[in-house]
Amino acid sequence: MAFSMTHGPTCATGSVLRSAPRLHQSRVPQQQTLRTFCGFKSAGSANSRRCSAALTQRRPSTARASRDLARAVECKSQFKVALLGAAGGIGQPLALLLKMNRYVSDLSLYDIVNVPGVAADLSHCNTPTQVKAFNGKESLEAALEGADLVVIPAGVPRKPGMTRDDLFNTNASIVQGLIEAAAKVCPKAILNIITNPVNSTVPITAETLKAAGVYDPKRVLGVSTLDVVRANTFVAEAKGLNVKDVDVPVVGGHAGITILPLLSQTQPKVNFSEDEVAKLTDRIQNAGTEVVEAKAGAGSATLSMAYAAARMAESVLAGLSGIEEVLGLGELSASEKSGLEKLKPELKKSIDTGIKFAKSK
Ligand SMILES: NC(=O)C1=CN([C@@H]2O[C@H](COP(=O)(O)OP(=O)(O)OC[C@H]3O[C@@H](n4cnc5c(N)ncnc54)[C@H](O)[C@@H]3O)[C@@H](O)[C@H]2O)C=CC1
Ligand SMILES: O=C([O-])CC(=O)C(=O)O
Repeated sequence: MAFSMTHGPTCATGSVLRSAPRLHQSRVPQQQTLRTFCGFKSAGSANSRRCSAALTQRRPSTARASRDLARAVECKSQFKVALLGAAGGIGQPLALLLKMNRYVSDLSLYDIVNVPGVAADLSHCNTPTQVKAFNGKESLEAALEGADLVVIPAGVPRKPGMTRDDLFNTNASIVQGLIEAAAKVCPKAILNIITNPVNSTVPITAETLKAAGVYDPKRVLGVSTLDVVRANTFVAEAKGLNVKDVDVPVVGGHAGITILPLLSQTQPKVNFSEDEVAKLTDRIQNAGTEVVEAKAGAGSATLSMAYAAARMAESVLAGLSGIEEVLGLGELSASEKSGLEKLKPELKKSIDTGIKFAKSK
C-alpha cells in the first residue's frame, strides 16, 4: 500500500520531499487478494505500490509472502469503514466494493444528499458487512464514530478544460470540514483522501489534524492508486503481457508531471525504447484528462477510481491486520531521475497552497 505516507501518500509528497511525509506500503500476497476481492487482478498494482504517492516497492520474498498470506487468511472482518461522499460517482461503486470486502464488518455511508437510497439498495447484497446510512451534515459525527478507516471521495469532479487545481476553491473547504470532524471523533483512524486536487487536499488534511493536535503522518494517505492501476494496464497493452502479471511502481503526486511512473522497475522485467517510455509516461500522466474528455462534461473517472480506492482500502486494512512493508524509491533510470527533479517544485507548490489555505482558516 502505500504508505506510511505521511502527508499522505501522496505520498509523494512524502518520499519525494523531505518536508513531507514518508510512505511505506503494506502488501498482500496475490492469492489472498484474489480471494478477498474477486475481480482484482494484479496484486502488485493495487496493493500497491504507491498508493498515493511516492513509493516504490519490492516484491516480498516467497517465504515472507507465505507468512503474510497465512496471517491474512486468519484475519476476520473486523474493521469499520466510513465513506464520505458515498452517494457520488465514485462513492456508489466504491460502497459496493467495500460491502464485498472481507475485512469490513461495518460500512458507514455519509453524504449531504441521497444516502438512504444508496444504503437501502446496497444493504440487500448478501455479504456480511453491515451498512448504515448517514444523510446530511448533522449526521457526520455519527458516521465517523468508531471508524478504523475513513475514505473521502466527497467533492466536485473536473469538466473538460479544467485542471485538478481548478477544483481547489470548492474542494479544499469540503475536505477541511470533514477532517475537522474526523479529528474530533476518530483521531486514530487512517484517512484515505481521494478528493482532488490530491496534491493539496492531503496537506490540508495534515494541517487540519495538526491544528487539532492529532496529526500522525502514518495515518494520512492520498490515494493515487489509480495511477498504478492505469500504468499496469497501459504497459500490459503496449507489451502484449497478461495484465494480472504486470506491476509498475508510480511515485510522486497525482497531477500531470508529478505522476512519475518508474517504468524501469516494471515487473516482469521488460525493456522499453526511449520513445515507448515517453509515450507511456505521457499517457499515464494524462489518463485522468482522457476520461474527463471522453465523459464530455459528465464528470471524471469513477469506476476505475472506485476499483483503485477499493484496492487501496484493502491494503490499508491488511496493514491494520499486521501486514506492512516499507518501500523506498529503488534505482531510477536517468529519465526518471530527471522527472523526479522536475516534479518536486510543482508538487511543493501544490503542497504550499494547501498548507496556506489550512493555516488561513
Ligand atoms: N484521487 C484520484 O485518483 C481521483 C480523484 N477524483 C476526485 O474525487 C472527487 C469526487 O468525484 P466524483 O465521485 O466523480 O464526484 P460526484 O460529484 O459524482 O460525487 C461527489 C459526492 O460528494 C458529495 N459531497 C459534496 N460535498 C460534500 C460534503 N461536504 N460532505 C459529504 N459529501 C459531499 C456530493 O453530494 C456527491 O455525492 C472529485 O474531487 C474528483 O476530482 C476522481 C477520480 C480520481
Ligand atoms: O482527472 C481527474 O480529474 C480525476 C482524476 O484525478 C483521475 O482520473 O486521475
